[in-house]
Amino acid sequence: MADLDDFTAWFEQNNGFIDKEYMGFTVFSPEEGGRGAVALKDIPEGHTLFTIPRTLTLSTRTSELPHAFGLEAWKSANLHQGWAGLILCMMWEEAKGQASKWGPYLASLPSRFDTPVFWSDEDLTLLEGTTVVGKLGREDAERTYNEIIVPALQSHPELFSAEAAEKYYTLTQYHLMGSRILSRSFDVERWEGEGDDEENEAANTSRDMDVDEPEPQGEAAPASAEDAVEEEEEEDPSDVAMVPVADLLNARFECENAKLFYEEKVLKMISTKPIKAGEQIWNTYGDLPNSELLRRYGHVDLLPLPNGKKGNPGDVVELPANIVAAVVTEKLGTSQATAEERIDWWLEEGGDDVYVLDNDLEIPPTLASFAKLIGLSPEDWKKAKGKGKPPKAIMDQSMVEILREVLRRRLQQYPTSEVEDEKALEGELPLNARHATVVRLGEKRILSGILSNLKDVTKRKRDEEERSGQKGKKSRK
Ligand SMILES: C[S@@+](CC[C@H](N)C(=O)[O-])C[C@H]1O[C@@H](n2cnc3c(N)ncnc32)[C@H](O)[C@@H]1O
Repeated sequence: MADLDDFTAWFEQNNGFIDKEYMGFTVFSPEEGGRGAVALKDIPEGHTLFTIPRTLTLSTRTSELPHAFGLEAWKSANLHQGWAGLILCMMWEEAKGQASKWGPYLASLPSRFDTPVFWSDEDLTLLEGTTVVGKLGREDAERTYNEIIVPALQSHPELFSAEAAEKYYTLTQYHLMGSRILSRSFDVERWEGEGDDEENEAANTSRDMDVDEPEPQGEAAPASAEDAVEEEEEEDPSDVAMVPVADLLNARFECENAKLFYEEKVLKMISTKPIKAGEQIWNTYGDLPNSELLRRYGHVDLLPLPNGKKGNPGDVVELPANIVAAVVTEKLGTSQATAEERIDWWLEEGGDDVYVLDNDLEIPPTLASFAKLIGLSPEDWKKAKGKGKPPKAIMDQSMVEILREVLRRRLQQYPTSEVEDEKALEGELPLNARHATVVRLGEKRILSGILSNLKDVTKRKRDEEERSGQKGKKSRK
């Protein structure tokens, strides 16, 4: 790992600690994450693998740029919001080269990504039907670059020279730094009691890998994906930090065997399970679905599933409420105006406009409830409104028919079928096409799995009815 030698030497010279007796860095196959960490001997649970001084993390708190720029000016330039400030810090540090405190670290970071934000328009069509394309944020990033970064560069020529601008402060570099943050940053909260001074208030959000404060025994339960989502909403932008060495760990669905914990002065990567010599040391990225893994990290998880196929058990598919409303209005003849009035009420009451279906293959009760609401008779609609409560849905034949049509329509949003995707994956495919096909297929399997469960419900009901009909006949004899 010659390319990491300079970096790890720098890390150790700056008071970072790596337990080289127990772990080393290596290059795994691309499917296993490429560069990553490996156990050199059996590692017991609770073992500290490496320690990072907080001062070695790179954030808007630790870079000198916000001070050099002027903290008031930093805020007025809106660099304290979003990722713009951290991206500018990373560009500035990289422009300083080896004169930067983080020079060898920045030089070790990847300069190309397989994430869809860098895909051609042609490749992006392969993700049609998935929600990845709508979440890329390319235009938002471009707007932030033009409206925040460019004026900031122009306002401080003494910090950002014209020659450096062409190489280090371009839109391409902005996207690159954004992708580095998205795929490698940690959420490093201040230590309780740390000053809440002005420079601590600069920056934005990421939320990728978790940092936990050790429980008294030095262990903590891994944060769940739901925790991650909740925390994301409350995240302090200046907590977003690049954490050298910790960001060399790969992750795979439910394989986590090490996790980052924080202390007052240092962050510690600690094994959360025994790890056998030769095994990969895995962190967690929150056991995300493949759509999110691809969008944020540029890879997908493919694990053996109980049905003998391969996929990501954490996959999900998003179902927009407008498909449900369209099917109900068509099937039950509800007018457009009526449907719109009820949708507005539903949203005002805090109902969802997108339903997330997962590998449990269950219809979320709120989805059925929403379908029922759109199809209510005027009297029942009045009652529901009066009570301030959406109706409870019963899985009767009409509801099953509606839901089946909803799922069929959602499936039609993908340009290819499940069978075609499965076939395509048996052959050779370029990387982006392979990744897109895996994402599409995972989503379609959820939709078709729920569809066939609904068929079962209908069949079971019919069988039951037939059986009770026959019983009735027998008893009349
Ligand atoms: C936090 S970094 C981990 C270190 C990274 N392998 C490196 O070489 O710097 C995250 C990146 O590692 C890769 N990666 C992590 N886990 C992976 C996995 N299970 N399969 C494939 N690639 C993975 C992806 O490229 C991802 O963007």
